[in-house]
Amino acid sequence: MEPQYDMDDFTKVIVTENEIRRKLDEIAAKVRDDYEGKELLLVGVLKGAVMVMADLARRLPPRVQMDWMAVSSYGSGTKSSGVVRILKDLDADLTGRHVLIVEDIIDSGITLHWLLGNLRSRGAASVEVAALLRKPDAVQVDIPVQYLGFDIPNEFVVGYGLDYAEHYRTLPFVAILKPEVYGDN
Ligand SMILES: O=P(O)(O)OC[C@H]1O[C@H](OP(=O)(O)OP(=O)(O)O)[C@H](O)[C@@H]1O
Ligand code: HPA
Ligand SMILES: [Mg+2]
Repeated sequence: MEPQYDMDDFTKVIVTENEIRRKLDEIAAKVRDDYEGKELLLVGVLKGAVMVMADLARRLPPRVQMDWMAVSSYGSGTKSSGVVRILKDLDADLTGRHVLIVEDIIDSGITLHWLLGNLRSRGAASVEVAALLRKPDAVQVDIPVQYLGFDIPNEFVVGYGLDYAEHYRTLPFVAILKPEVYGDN
């Protein structure tokens, strides 16, 4: 199939499709080990985590369960508003469950900090975090990340679930968008 994107839209590819695939193999092996004999509930954070959730979950035994939460702090811009809102809550009751939050990116850390507090108050047996990307130079709140993919530079990135104004989520890689594509939002 022909690529459906134009490489001219990006200044740089930060993480390639192959690097993502290999990293998810590694992370999944650790998760399988760590949760052997336990029932695991993956909690994906909509919408950015859809790709990493789908690809990580398929590397785990089929008894793993998936649930979804939608929270938003970015709206359509490139900066966190600092205010986290629940747009869709979980269906599952977390009491006694082993929960692994699956995220695409830790930027300021505000979303995950809030989410960890929220989910930990629901009586889960354990709550851990798997995140594909982290921006160490942007983090305002430190997040305990059990499974981390890549530390990346403090630039606005798109692809593999990450959007700019809902676009570019479908790219198979993570890239820096050219500033002229989004202006100075
Ligand atoms: O560490 P932070 O600064 O809080 O940023 C990380 C969060 O921001 C993005 O979500 P967004 O609110 O853009 O919603 P989306 O997943 O639907 O794009 C991303 O998917 C993370 O959930
Ligand atoms: O760099 C980013 N790109 C897209 N969405 C995001 N949400 C937090 N950080 C980012
Ligand atoms: Mg977003």
